[in-house]
Amino acid sequence: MIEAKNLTKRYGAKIAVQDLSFKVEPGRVTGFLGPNGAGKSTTMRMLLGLDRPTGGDARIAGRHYSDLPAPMRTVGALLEARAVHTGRSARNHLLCLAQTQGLPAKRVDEVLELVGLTGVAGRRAAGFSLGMGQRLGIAAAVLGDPEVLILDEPVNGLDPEGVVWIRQLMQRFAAGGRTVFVSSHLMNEMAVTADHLIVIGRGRLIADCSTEEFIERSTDKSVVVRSPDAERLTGVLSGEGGKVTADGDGALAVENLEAARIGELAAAEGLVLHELTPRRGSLEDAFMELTRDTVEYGTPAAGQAAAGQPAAPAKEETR
Ligand SMILES: Nc1ncnc2c1ncn2[C@@H]1O[C@H](COP(=O)(O)OP(=O)(O)OP(=O)(O)O)[C@@H](O)[C@H]1O
Repeated sequence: MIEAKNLTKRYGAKIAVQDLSFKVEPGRVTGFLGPNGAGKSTTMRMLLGLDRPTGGDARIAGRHYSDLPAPMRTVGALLEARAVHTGRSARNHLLCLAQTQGLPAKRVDEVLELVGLTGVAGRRAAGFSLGMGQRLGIAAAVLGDPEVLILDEPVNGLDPEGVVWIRQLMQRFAAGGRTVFVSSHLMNEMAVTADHLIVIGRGRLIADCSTEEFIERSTDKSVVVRSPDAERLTGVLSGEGGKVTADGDGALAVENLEAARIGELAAAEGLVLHELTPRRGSLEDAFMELTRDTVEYGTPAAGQAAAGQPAAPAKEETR
């Protein structure tokens, strides 16, 4: 439904997007990830005909955005958190948009209800909080009941209830066979929202795979084991090919053996286990690992964290 082919964008000497090719398939939520300045917004803007590619091609539903007969019915978009600078009420703002596309006024009331703004529909949109503005932006995006949703940082400014709401909205859209392409810096949120990921760094493709595979590929898997007889257990597990290291506080971290196998081996030897916990890396770990060399605007602390050393927890970007 969305296709980028050798997409390239230069701003003078700066190459924002370089020879980028990917497809975003319907029926799943596809996350679009990359460090600051990686080229995500530029790519989305080119898909939506707001920036002209220097080279390559960007298509939605097989056409360039400008060739879509009824753009709002095909693709809904929310680009970057931005207040709506209008003296109009939320309802009138949406009514104007609806009129330009020949959509019925009834649809405006439906989307106001959907985004939870019915109660403030008569208030001036310019006075809305960031979160309310985001909801209004999402209302505009879904106004035409589009087949494709393109959302740039949609959870910015939303409170926890709003974050869950937008997640469920995207997942409902995808489950109905539509295409959802969403950028975010909130890794925990992406990990539970996106089925598939497209990851870029310095304008180039780094990964195009399922979220599962992305994490598996770039993080170590281990099992935390506790036993009152850790020494004997270490011998047994090492003998079966496990790589056993002390994990602090008397626990063992075991690599190369699945939790079930560890349990079976312990049982066969009559060894008591107090804990058997599979542990795998997070999407954030995988992202840091894979994009480490492409971070343009990094800090020393973030660099250390990426290299697996302790650092102050990085603040997740909310622009
Ligand atoms: N209009 C412009 N003129 C010059 N350079 C630009 C322009 N727009 C973007 N860039 C540059 O292109 C690169 C990609 O920017 P872009 O905003 O697409 O990245 P991003 O991945 O969306 O970043 P972020 O995560 O910070 O939003 C950056 O280095 C940026 O400074």
